[in-house]
Amino acid sequence: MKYISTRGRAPSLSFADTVLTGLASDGGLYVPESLPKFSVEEIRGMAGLDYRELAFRIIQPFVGEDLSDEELREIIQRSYKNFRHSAVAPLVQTDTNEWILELFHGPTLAFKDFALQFLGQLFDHLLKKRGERVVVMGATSGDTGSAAIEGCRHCDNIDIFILHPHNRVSEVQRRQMTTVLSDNVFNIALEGNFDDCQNMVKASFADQSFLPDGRRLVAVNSINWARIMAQIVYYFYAAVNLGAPEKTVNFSVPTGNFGDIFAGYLARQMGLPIDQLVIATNANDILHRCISDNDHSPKPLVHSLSPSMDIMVSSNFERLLFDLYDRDGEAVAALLADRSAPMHLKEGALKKAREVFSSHRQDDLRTVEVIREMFESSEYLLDPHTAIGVEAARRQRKSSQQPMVCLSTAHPAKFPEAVARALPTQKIPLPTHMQGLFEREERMRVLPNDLAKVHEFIATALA
Ligand SMILES: Cc1ncc(COP(=O)(O)O)c(C=O)c1O
Ligand SMILES: N[C@@H](CCOP(=O)(O)O)C(=O)O
Repeated sequence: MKYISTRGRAPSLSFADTVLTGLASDGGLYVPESLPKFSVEEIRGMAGLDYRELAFRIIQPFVGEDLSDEELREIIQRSYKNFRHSAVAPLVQTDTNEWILELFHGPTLAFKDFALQFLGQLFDHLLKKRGERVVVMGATSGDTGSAAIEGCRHCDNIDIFILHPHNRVSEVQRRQMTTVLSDNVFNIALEGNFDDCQNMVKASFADQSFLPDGRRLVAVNSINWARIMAQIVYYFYAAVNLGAPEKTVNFSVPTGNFGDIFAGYLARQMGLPIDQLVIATNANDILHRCISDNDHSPKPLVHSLSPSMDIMVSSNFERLLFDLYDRDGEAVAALLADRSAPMHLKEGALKKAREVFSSHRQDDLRTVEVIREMFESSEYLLDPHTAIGVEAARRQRKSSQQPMVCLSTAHPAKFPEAVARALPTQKIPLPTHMQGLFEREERMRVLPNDLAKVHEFIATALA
């Protein structure tokens, strides 16, 4: 399997080289040259499979010859062994044909663990084989950071630097990152927002001269193809457990960097019967405006009760654009030449997007109400991101006959501030492995929003 850039000018790469690269050299993102497709019969054969076996079937065709089947199975086994639920991704019914897919049973309580536990194991395997030590650099609005640190901290061949927006993540999220005191883990609290962190990471990939000789950057954000690939699995898992391929299943996805919902789009392209994918956004609504009004113009980022989705420049939208523009890299490059400028999709592209995507924007006030209403009606406690997805599903669903799956992207214990606004007396204890989080020592460096200062910090830490 070969991987090509969404901007059409970078060399194509093997799976392993794609995983150990960040952005393509032309600034684009890597995607598979062609997607594996599963027949109705093959999808029928997925019913009842254990999550890990299903993961093997979905991921194997993307890997090509870079891993033997045995190596891949082992990586998958290790990736999901620390999940606290035997189903790995359990489904909970909350209404007629409405389901929550709980993606927060991994070590850091967010859906990011699905891909980042896998990526950590994959890095470890590939780097040991090559005898190479790399520098991982990532940006986080709160969840990717801790999941990446958890996935990479035991890797001998990695130093990891995570940038988060200073004072813009929840206290639990910050502590999950900053209380990991391993020698190869470095947390930077940037005086800026998530987009500043992400821009800095992308700029660093473009010019890596600040690194010591022989070291290179590797990405843990969803610009890394393997992140998206691992997330395709749970769409298949949920759908076959709800009757696919005989039944069509729909999904509502709280969206920021467009990685998670893009994995759902790919599952559909690979043969899964999905009719509707609902993009659920908070007040940072560029994706909602794009789908509903063809208005993809950046606005200043606002701080919301769902901080992990406080994102305006949505990286993976580029991968969708590549498809919507018939895989024409030059057209994508022209469209994204200036990401601070308003963008309007050509009519055919917008029409194609609307065939599958619908969208909803939700403000904090309603998010708090949804958390309260759901708890009062079903005694089910939603985190603020999932609450946006649930409301989006209810407002946008086209068919009440087809199952609608709302992806629950984080555990409510990560966002006690938001939950307290909805349910002031409700206690949400942290799972046992996180007890004592508030008493642990923290280590992080606060840095100005200045690329040179960040590079200086990284170079000194590596020296
Ligand atoms: C809890 C939570 N929900 C939803 C999202 C949005 O996911 P994506 O960026 O893949 O669209 C994120 C982070 O990105 C998140 O951390
Ligand atoms: N919400 C994310 C933002 C980074 O997104 P990614 O999927 O590209 O890593 C976070 O929690 O950090």
